[in-house]
Amino acid sequence: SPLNKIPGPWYAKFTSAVLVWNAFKGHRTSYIHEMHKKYGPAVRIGPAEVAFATASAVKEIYCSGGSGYDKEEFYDLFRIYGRRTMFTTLNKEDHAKRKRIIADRYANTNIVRQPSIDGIAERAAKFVKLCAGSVGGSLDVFVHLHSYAFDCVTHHLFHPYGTNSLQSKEDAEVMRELTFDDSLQNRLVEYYSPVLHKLFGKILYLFAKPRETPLADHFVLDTSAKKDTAPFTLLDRLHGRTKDGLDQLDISAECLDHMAAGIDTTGDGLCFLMWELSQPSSMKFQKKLQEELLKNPGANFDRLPYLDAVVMEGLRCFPPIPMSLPRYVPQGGRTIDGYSLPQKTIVSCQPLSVHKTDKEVFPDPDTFRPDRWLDPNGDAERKRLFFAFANGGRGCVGKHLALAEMKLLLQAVYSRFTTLPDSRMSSEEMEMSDQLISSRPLGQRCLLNYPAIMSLVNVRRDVSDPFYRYKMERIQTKIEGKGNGIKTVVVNLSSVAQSLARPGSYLIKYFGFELGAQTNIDPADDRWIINGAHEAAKLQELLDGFISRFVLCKKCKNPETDVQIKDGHITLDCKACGQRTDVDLRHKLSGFMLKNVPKKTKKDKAERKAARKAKQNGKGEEKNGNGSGGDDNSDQPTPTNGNADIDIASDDDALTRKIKTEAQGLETKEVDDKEEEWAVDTSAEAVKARLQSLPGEFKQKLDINGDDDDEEGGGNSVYDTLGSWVQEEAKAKGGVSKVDDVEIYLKAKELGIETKHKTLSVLVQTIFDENVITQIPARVGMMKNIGKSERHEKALLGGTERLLADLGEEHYNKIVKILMQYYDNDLVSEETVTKWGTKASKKYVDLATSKKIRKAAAPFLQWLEEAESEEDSDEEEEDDE
Ligand code: HEM
Repeated sequence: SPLNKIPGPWYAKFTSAVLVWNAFKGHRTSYIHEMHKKYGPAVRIGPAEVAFATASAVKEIYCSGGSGYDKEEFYDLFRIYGRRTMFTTLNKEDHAKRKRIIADRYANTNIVRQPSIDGIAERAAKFVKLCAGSVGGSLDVFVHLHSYAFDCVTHHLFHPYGTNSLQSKEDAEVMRELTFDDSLQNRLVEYYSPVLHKLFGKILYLFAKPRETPLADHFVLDTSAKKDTAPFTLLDRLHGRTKDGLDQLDISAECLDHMAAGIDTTGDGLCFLMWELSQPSSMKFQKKLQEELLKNPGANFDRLPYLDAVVMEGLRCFPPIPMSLPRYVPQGGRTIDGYSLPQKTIVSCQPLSVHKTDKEVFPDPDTFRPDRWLDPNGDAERKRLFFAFANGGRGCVGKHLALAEMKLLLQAVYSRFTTLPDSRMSSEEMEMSDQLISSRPLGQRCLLNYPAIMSLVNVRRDVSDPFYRYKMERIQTKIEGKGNGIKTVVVNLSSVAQSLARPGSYLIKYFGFELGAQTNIDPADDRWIINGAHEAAKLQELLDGFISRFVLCKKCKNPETDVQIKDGHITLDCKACGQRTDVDLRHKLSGFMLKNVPKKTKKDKAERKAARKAKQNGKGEEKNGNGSGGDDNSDQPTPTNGNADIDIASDDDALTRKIKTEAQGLETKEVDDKEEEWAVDTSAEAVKARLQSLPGEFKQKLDINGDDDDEEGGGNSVYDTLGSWVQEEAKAKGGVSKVDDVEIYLKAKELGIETKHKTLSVLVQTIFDENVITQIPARVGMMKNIGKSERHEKALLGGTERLLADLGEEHYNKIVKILMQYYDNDLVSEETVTKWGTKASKKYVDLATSKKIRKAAAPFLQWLEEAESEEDSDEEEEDDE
């Protein structure tokens, strides 16, 4: 036989017995892989069967002529209701006919379309809920990831009739029936000896169960008869193509096949990957993934390079279909990797071996190392050897769906949790156990712990803005002890307290009072304890109450407040708006706080800023007859006394009003506020005209800046691209305010300029228009995310000059309010803005315009200067005391 030239164990020339024996034991894949290790990338595994593990063999067997060689009868085992589906068709022609009907439902464009992708995201959110509920204990992700995959695939096949097995026991039963199926041996007998199977099927039943899935059959037969599923579903397409000769049974069979194909593959793939990520040796990768996710909250799952690398490496190391995909050498025979093979030889490649044999492409192949996918060198070779979804015309049609499911789930989980293996798990349980085509963990369970929930949450959880700047760690707890001695350790209380700028003792006491439980208040070892068992989710809820009572400013709801305790009163001193508001003394914690006043430390810069604002505010309020304000109802808008001046400026805070009043006293005739003009010209033509004039403007100005911007890299064209993109989006969406922050940020990221100072300069000119003053607050979070340095501040101010120059001289007076907002929101520091104010420059606009804008800014700059010197003298007095 020409096969004699192919390396392999001696017995393979005569018998397949060893191969079959290993298949029965669920070790076929690892057996063949061992053979590859021993004999190389081409190995004879039976008298007429050869396995390969090279890219060239993959290309020949699976891609030649489009869809490669014909499938072998092994696939008969997957026939459903006596029908052949796309997967089980053996020859090219039948396959192509079916694929033409189906393929477009699995195209990426269909998967990422809203109703389809939303369904997946919804299910990922449900999975996360289960993780959150299991904090302090463990979650069997083997089961729940299969439920997730089941619910996702049925959503894609049948929406709105998809399953909800993550929450419904009844649906979960259907998943279990398929996932815990144990029919491997029975089906192997059917494959290797159909006659024996026919004759002794009943006796065999006693030793090896056949595949019986009545619940799944019932569900699919019922559901696939529905004619009103969503347009993106597979079922909708199949019903629309009955003219191609599909009857109801064909439709049901195709649906059941895809359902089965979509559960174990994605479920097991995710399960092996999460297990690996949870190992101590992989913690660094998990951390890196978390960092990427936390840095890019809400990012499109397809634009996260590290997430992509993690998924690729997961599928490389643990391909859910790891075993050989058998094909027949076509008529006339073929030559593969230099070996000539007669027709009808069974040839195959198995993903596991294709991924782990070539050490040049995948050095250290058995090691999980996602970073290898980030190296541009060898990228093409790695992709050529990536075989998890097979290749060619008969490769996985569900690939985009599977990747979307995997990425969305990992994104949802690892932006919230750290996962660790549960101590009850042994590594043997996670060994690969072959099923008929896929492979699952031997123990059929995978317990993971979620003790360290790393993700940050918004301090105000009612704010969903991903760029909200005030974040804290989610509360983590650990239950210890038993019976009467059971207690809850709040693992990260110090960190949370620090984020809220409150002593840890306040938080733990608050929990104690709310739960009626004993606590410790000054643990030397940072072990903050509450007696009894309390779930982290419950404490998180209680924490919301603490934040609202003892942290948030009652007026502006900003959490940057200081606690002032004096004469039996507790006030919150807001650094953001300057308001002082009283804390409710009736809460027990107030009593505790009065008795435990922390020692006073010297004011930091932020405090000084707040104090300055508070002082100015106080004066302003007095003048307006508003009193001190700040009782519990003061989160309502502060009522005005009807003064016409104030009414006009009703969108101002007290400080701005004060500056404006003072500004009127200065020589600022030409910068008179004309309130009505602050909301001028929103007409479509005006906006359009302005927008259209901008790209050239960027170019011209950015060219001037060539000198100090060289190191920014990327060239000016990328900034133009960003500017033009914002304009186009604004045009398409009917206004620049409709262009979402996250989208803008992602676009900048895509262009590689999301942290560059020039980006700020371009954005100011595109995301703002005549309504800049009202537009700033909504964009603060995103602008801050881009970066904070003197260069960023200067670019922001420069961009603003250009914006005003572009708007026209009548808009220059807006600079006072603009600067006030930048300053209030820490977008510019007093040093930078003062420096900016003292020297006109022709860097961004011509010198005359630059001077005029600075002149218009004079009231703000003067206020800053005066307030600074007042503040200094106050500090001195305080220190003297
Ligand atoms: C990580 C998840 C997945 C992996 C690794 C995977 C892998 C594969 C592989 C290796 C094949 C080729 C099998 C062979 O030639 O014998 C295949 C085929 C197929 N897969 Fe997937 N799959 C995954 C998810 C899915 C999903 C979610 C669906 C559908 C909902 C799906 C539907 C199919 C179908 C219908 C075929 C047959 C394609 C054909 O013959 O043209 N797969 N898959």
